[in-house]
Amino acid sequence: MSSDRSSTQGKIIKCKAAIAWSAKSPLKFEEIEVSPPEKGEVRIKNLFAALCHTDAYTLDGLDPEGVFPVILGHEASGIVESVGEGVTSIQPGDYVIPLYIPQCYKCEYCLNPKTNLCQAVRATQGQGLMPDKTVRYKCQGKDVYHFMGCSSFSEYSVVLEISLCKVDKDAPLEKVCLLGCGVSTGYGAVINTAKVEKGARVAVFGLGAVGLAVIMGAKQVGASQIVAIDTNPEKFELARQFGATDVVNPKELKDPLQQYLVEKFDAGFDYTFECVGNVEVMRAALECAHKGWGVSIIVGVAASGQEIKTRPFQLVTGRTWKGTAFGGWKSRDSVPKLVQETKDGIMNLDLFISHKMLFAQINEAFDLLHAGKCVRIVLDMTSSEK
Ligand SMILES: NC(=O)C1=CN([C@@H]2O[C@H](COP(=O)(O)OP(=O)(O)OC[C@H]3O[C@@H](n4cnc5c(N)ncnc54)[C@H](O)[C@@H]3O)[C@@H](O)[C@H]2O)C=CC1
Ligand SMILES: N[C@@H](CCC(=O)N[C@@H](CSC=O)C(=O)NCC(=O)O)C(=O)O
Ligand SMILES: [Zn+2]
Ligand SMILES: [Zn+2]
Repeated sequence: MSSDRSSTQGKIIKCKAAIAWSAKSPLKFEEIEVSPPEKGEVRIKNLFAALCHTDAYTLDGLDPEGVFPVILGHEASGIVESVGEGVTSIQPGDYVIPLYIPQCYKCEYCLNPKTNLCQAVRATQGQGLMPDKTVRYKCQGKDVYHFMGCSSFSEYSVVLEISLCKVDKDAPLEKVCLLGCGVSTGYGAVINTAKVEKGARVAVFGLGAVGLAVIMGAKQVGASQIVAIDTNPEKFELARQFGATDVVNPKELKDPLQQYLVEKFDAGFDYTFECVGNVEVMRAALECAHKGWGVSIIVGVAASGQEIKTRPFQLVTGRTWKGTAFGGWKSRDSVPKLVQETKDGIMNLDLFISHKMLFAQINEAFDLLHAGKCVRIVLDMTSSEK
């Protein structure tokens, strides 16, 4: 790393990135130019990156904030190549995980223990820009937008210091990349957002990495029943391995899903989690929460224009509707602790990794995700060097 560092610091790096030129078209593997990091910024070499459903959702043109051309990806691990002016907490050679929700420790949100939604750079990040309203990527002479402050589907990316978590040198980078989004989100939804207690009865809708991480968390805190719901029965075996006690395929039911669940499972659940991104499923999840005290957490991200609805009576009669982003974790404080839980064997990230592929295979990886044939696919981002 040292020769790499001295030869590239302060210079433009030319490297490979997967560019989404427009919505709904395959990514193109292109040579891009990555500018050196400016004040408060860090340039990282991405080593591993996984696909999250939110990348597919954005590529499919479903995100109201989606801008193109863009470099997607936000679940990664890497090594710091160089740092910009004023960066003090991170240095070249450090191992890092990019964080799509930063933690600046200064904004009103960071100072409030009730939220993890640091707003320091939210406006420009949502526009695909750095805080100075410019970008650090160029391809064929054109500006390319950042994504969720991470843009991990590139050999190198520029990320803010406040959007990076430094991890121990002995951390398994090929696994802990998953802590950048899906696993942390589902796990945190249980621990931080719902605060599920021992003995609680739980329903989980959607058995991708996010839903499976909800099951993992629910099992860990001692939930007495965990009902796993998915329209793809191929997901059930893994859900059981994580701790699901029952599985339900809505496609096999005659009655509406919520009616079936309330009748079959003792008038409904203490906690329900929507991990699909479908507003009809969100309604079902709310309506099968137990009368009087049931809490339903929206984790899934619904498409532009979609809205949730239910009869207000559902809330009048004691159900609570909540949501979570990144599982409520204050990112830079929490991700190192989740890395430690991985090293201590409390969390088994291997179970979430269904495929290991090369960066160049990224379009095949998106095809598998769209076909529901994977949980998490981890890309080796250095594969084009080999
Ligand atoms: N709030 C947050 O901070 C985060 C939200 N997300 C969102 O969470 C959701 C899940 O993400 P992943 O696990 O990566 O997705 P995934 O695509 O791996 O899994 C989704 C699962 O939902 C199932 N499904 C689809 N339609 C269904 C239906 N009608 N009923 C029941 N199951 C159904 C699929 O078969 C699949 O198993 C996505 O909407 C994603 O955008 C992801 C990460 C963080
Ligand atoms: N940009 C979208 C919504 C996208 C969204 O909700 N993102 C989640 C994380 S999904 C990760 O895989 C999130 O944390 N949202 C909080 C935020 O501040 O973006 C839209 O405009 O609807
Ligand atoms: Zn994600
Ligand atoms: Zn902040």
